[in-house]
Amino acid sequence: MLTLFERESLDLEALSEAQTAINVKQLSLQFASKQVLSEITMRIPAQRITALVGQSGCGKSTLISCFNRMNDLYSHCQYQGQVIIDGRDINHRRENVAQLRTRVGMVFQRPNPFPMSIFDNVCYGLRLQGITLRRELDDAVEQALRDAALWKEVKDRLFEPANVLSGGQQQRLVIARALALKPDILLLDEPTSALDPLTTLHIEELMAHLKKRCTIIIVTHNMQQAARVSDYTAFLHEGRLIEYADSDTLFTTPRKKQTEDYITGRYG
Ligand SMILES: Nc1ncnc2c1ncn2[C@@H]1O[C@H](COP(=O)(O)OP(=O)(O)OP(=O)(O)O)[C@@H](O)[C@H]1O
Repeated sequence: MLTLFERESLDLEALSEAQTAINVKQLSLQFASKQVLSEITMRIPAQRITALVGQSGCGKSTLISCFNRMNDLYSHCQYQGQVIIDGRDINHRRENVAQLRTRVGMVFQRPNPFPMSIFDNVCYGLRLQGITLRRELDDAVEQALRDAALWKEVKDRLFEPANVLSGGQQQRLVIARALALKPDILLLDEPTSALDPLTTLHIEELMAHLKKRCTIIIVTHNMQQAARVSDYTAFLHEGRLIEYADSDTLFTTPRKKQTEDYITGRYG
């Protein structure tokens, strides 16, 4: 277990471009007249796990949704500032948002398999990309299910409906669906909050393996989980980034009183 979650700390203030997966600059966001994010500036390291923590309603889900422009779905949403991925500001009006979302995958709190077979769920995005060769799809489905640590459990029933799977299996299926597109970045919005402790551990171990290949950003209310699995943690309060540091430091010697109060459960 210890080696699985082993950490190698980078200096967040001095990350090079190559070490940075997402460079957030002065990002602010409003839903209609409600200010939800205010001037967030942070560099999210590549191939690491970064946790976002903070009280309910502080803007965690809204912030990760800025990383694949999911907030565009709301016409009353407006944002300012930059989110730079691969050297480009994804907020630029000419950004190809469909392509962006294949590079930046997202998994939500409640597993949301599509009403179709396990196989069709995993290759859904690939088919949208125009991949139709059966052999290619077979290989990609097997690989994604192996990567999501689900292959052994489902290999003999790939054509059964996805909703026969347990909650934890469905969540790994949804992760497999995202992984089939080989994303560079995976956004996980409270991925284990609906799961039992053993299944949660399964998903946490999976994250530790996946970070060798992609950058992971996880929203969680579970401080033990953030401390256990993430390399870096950002604490938000009322849409502002209060403290951002490597997780060992943030959870043992936070610099701000507000952070300390939150992580020790004095509020929130
Ligand atoms: N589509 C929307 N339209 C209007 N307001 C929204 C929308 N989405 C979120 N909000 C508001 O933005 C604020 C931040 O919400 P967000 O879901 O990002 O918080 P959160 O920190 O993820 O909360 P939780 O931990 O409860 O999931 C809240 O006040 C919420 O009501």
